[in-house]
Amino acid sequence: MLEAKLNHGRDDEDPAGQGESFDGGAPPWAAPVAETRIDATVSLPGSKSLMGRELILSALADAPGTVHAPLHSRDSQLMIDALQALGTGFDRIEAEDDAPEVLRITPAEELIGSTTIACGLAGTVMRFVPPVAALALGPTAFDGDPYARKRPMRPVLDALRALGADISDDGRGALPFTVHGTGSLRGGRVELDASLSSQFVSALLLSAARFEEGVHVVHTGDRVPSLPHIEMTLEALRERGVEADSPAPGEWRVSPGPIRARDVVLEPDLSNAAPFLAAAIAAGGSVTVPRWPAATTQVGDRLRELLPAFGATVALDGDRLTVTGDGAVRGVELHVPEGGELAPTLVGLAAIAALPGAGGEPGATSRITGIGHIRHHETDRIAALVAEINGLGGDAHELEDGIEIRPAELHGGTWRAYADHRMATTGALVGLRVAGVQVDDIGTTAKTLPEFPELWGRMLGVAPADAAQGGTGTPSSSGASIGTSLPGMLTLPEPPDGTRWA
Ligand SMILES: O=C(O)C1=C[C@@H](OP(=O)(O)O)[C@@H](O)[C@H](O)C1
Ligand SMILES: C=C(OP(=O)(O)O)C(=O)O
Repeated sequence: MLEAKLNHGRDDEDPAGQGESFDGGAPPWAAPVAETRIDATVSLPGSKSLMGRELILSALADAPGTVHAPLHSRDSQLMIDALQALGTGFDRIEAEDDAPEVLRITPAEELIGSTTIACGLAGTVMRFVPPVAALALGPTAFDGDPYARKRPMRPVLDALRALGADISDDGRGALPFTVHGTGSLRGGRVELDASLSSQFVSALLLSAARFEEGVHVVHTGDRVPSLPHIEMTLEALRERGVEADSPAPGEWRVSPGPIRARDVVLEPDLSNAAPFLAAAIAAGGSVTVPRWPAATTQVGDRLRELLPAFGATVALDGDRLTVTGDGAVRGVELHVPEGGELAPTLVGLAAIAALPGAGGEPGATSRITGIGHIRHHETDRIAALVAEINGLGGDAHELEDGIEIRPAELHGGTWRAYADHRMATTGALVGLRVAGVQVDDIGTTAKTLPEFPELWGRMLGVAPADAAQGGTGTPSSSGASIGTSLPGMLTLPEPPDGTRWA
């Protein structure tokens, strides 16, 4: 039932030795309440999705390349470890003066398997790396966190087999499995159903320039979620001189050919900007995110159209995006199949809009739909969001492809993160307006943003030491400027258990 569907993140079994709980037994994190308006600038580290793509493409490129201001997070480290295990070289070039850190990636002369890859809970690692392993010589065994074994893989595995790969698994269409690489892959036309995840498509496209015949992917299902992420993949390929396009809706093609080496400056993670920008709406006040790209394939850019629905004002001034709220939070009707990654934040805002008085009496009803696929993310996010909102006294309901939140007062209590970074940040968001919210595992934000507790605390004017432990609920100042002046160069906290930074 509900409990069985969710990721409790603390299974005794730990096949990949990664561990899922990041709190190391730490006490729950007391989410700070916003008692004054927020006025903060928050500098965010690099995009998880862009980092993953650039690492894969750099590993498959025709010469060494670099990533400037690389992301330091669990998912990016798992990707580096995976590609390193297959023979890719990684060197960190120490930053001089104010220059951002640089990661140099040297492609292997020949990719070699005969290794084991730990995917953690990273969808991008478990989906994007198997095609690379098919190009390596020798067997590569994949496994991940206990809950990772429940995330769907079958469409990728079956498609790779149809393209010529030899893969052994236990028949469940999930981790663990072994890719028996031969050093090359035929490629060609393949049908797959990507209705559970766009990552199935991106996985094939990313390596396809190195397949003998490239790839032509034809989607057979009725919908594809997270389309901007597929566009991100095509664009990343084109930036490296690869012919990549979508000849018809639900079809994507990559021609065989060299993948050019590049020097890439990583954009900040706009999906991770979501809870911070939403905080300005929840608490009232303004939050500015610098280095907002003028043009991007990141779905987080859609926040500029989505957040005004809650009553916010959004202004892009040069490369600074500012969201301003007046403390009133309106209910919404949003259909966001492209933005599953943003959905937990949107649902958190909707839970605040439902509070009597938040946008007016008696609180507003909201429906957020088109997000059925987020049941297959780090946990069943629909079930988890409903369970945690209702656990605080809310009136949230699962829809087949979304969530409805009806008016209800919320009280304090434990907000479970289910080893899901976006569940943890949504708990923090709700806690801005609901006293006594305790997030059980804030450390799980290390998946993509280990600095989250520190940045959140500083946004609220809570001293960093308090922020790491949870706030006191008493913001001490406004006008905070958060992050260093160097994008992606924040001081990292101690790595959580089972994680190491390169
Ligand atoms: O390609 C990517 O980098 C991603 C694609 C999306 O996956 P789904 O299509 O499974 O939603 C997104 O939610 C995930 O966080 C990252
Ligand atoms: C769905 C997500 O992650 P993953 O890449 O593990 O699928 C996410 O970051 O919201």
